[in-house]
Amino acid sequence: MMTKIAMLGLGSMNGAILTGLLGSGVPTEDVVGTARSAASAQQRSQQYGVTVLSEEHDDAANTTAAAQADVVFLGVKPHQIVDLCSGIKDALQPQAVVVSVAAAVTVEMMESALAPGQPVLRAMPNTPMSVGAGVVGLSPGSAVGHDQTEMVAQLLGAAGSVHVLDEQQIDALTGVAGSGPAYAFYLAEHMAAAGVEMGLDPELAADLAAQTIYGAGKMLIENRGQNDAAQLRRNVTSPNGTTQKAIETFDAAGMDATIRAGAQASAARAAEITAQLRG
Ligand SMILES: NC(=O)c1ccc[n+]([C@@H]2O[C@H](COP(=O)([O-])OP(=O)(O)OC[C@H]3O[C@@H](n4cnc5c(N)ncnc54)[C@H](OP(=O)(O)O)[C@@H]3O)[C@@H](O)[C@H]2O)c1
Ligand code: PRO
Repeated sequence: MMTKIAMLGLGSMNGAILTGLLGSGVPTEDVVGTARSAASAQQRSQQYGVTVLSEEHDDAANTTAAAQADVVFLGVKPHQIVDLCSGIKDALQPQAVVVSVAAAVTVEMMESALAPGQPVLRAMPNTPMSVGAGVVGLSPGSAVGHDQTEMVAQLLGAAGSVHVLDEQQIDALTGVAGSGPAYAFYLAEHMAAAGVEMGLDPELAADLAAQTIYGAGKMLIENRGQNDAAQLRRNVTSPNGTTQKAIETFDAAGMDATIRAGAQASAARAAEITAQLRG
């Protein structure tokens, strides 16, 4: 039996997951999405080739999509998740697994808004799911079965590496991996800008930055268990050569501590939003 999937809120993150799922062979007929505006629903439907219902068009869009599904991904903003859970509560099949991808929204917040016993997973994915190279943390709720967690892990595993972990660790995973692609894109932006400042054509500079970060990422993956990031960096750094000058410049500016502080600030912001949502 094919798994029927609902994606409530088909924006950047659920869209990235959907791209990964479709790329791994999930049939378009098995997915129904929702969006708030009719225009967005139409655009997303054309983009992905799946049915997308809009709330603007039909108040029952989310309940209609949720009622048919074995797995329901919630991809709206954190402050909307609990209301969305309350709205779909009575429409869900009792064994449907509700998977929220929202930062900061706890399992307990979702379980309180859903029927007792509804299986829940709190996920923290990242957008490279769209190219089959994502990361996703999964924290099981109190009523989700091991087989159900495995089923969702397998579904998502086709688009990235899945890590089942205690909910206490999910903000840390957010700081490293959920927000992490933005750090790499930020690096790419400024590597390319430096190239342009040194006289390179902007398109060439962007290509050089993208391919360099892609290649470095591929090396990190292919060297796992043999050479770690620090060793791979040393391998590029000839004594008294060009790279040494660049790394010394980064160190002098405190970039190592800045990167750690940035990732920690992301995690701290998730905890802060959780506290705000608790009121
Ligand atoms: N972006 C990331 O890298 C990332 C990574 C990990 C987790 N997340 C989490 O993913 C969630 C969504 O973030 P995003 O970046 O994907 O935001 P987004 O691009 O703004 O997507 C939100 C989507 O929700 C839709 N929506 C709003 N209200 C709705 C409703 N009542 N019913 C159905 N759909 C509704 C919006 O529709 P319209 O298009 O019509 O407005 C939009 O398609 C957040 O909770 C965030 O914490 C994001
Ligand atoms: N994007 C979401 C945010 O910035 C959650 C992790 C990545 O809040």
